Amino acid sequence: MTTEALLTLKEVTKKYGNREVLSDISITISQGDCIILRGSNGSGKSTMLRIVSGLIPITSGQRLLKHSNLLIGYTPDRLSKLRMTSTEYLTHMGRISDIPKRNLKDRIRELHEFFNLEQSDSLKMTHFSKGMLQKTNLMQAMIKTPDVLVLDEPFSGLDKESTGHLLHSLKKIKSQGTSILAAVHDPLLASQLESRTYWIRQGRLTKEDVDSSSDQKAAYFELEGVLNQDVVDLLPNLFPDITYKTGDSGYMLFTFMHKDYREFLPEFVHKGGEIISLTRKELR
Ligand SMILES: Nc1ncnc2c1ncn2[C@@H]1O[C@H](COP(=O)(O)OP(=O)(O)OP(=O)(O)O)[C@@H](O)[C@H]1O
Repeated sequence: MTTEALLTLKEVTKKYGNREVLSDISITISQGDCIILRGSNGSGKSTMLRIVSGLIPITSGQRLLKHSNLLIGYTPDRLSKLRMTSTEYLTHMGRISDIPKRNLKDRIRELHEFFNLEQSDSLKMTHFSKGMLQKTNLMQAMIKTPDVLVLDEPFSGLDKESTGHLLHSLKKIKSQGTSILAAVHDPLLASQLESRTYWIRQGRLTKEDVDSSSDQKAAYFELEGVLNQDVVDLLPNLFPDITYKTGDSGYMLFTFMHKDYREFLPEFVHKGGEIISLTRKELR
């Protein structure tokens, strides 16, 4: 292991019963890394994140830490809406982590400030929005400043504004030196975190080849148009990196990276799609 490597999985295999979900997984997370994990539903992303976090045992292979005190913060894909305020919840989590009472109060205030979340004495998590809940989810993972922050679909279900806030927070966390490992479905969000991407397919982990041209890496496209729903339903299989939703104008809005446009555009037209507008955008 190099000096800066924080955590390494070496030839890790995970079985649930007789079923092998992960095979021969090797990866190193180093200081300052931001690693995105992708893969279809049920491919094993959550399993790998839980293994990295030390929450479930591996079947074979090795999980090596730089030192035994390495702090790993884990955020599950969602947090339950509990009948308590975020402060009460974090106080509870902090006590479990043995943080002295005085320091804990300061840390909880600091975290609310960091995530720009009002520290209310009365608003219970049952009344939180998805964005507020996700911020609380992150706060619990950061109650002690982690060396590695592990995130399971942190943007899932968030609206555009909350996504922007969270992205900003994650960039800040990263700039402060915490390494990040996250399962992120949306390639556009992933690329904004200036990360490297790994895919899990058939239980195996592969690193995504990235075109080193920064011009291409920084570009993405938004296509407003009309496309038959039967074809839309096929898109995740044909173009797993393309996301779509109904845009403000009522048309479908497809977002795709530069690498997909040469194949996606002819396919879109060929399958009867009608383009209303096409805009090239820059990530930064
Ligand atoms: N505790 C468990 N016991 C048995 N099988 C499990 C367990 N946890 C997960 N699995 C199975 O392992 C496979 C991988 O699940 P995992 O949740 O890791 O996938 P994922 O990539 O995170 O999926 P998704 O994107 O849908 O959340 C799935 O087939 C799942 O049913």
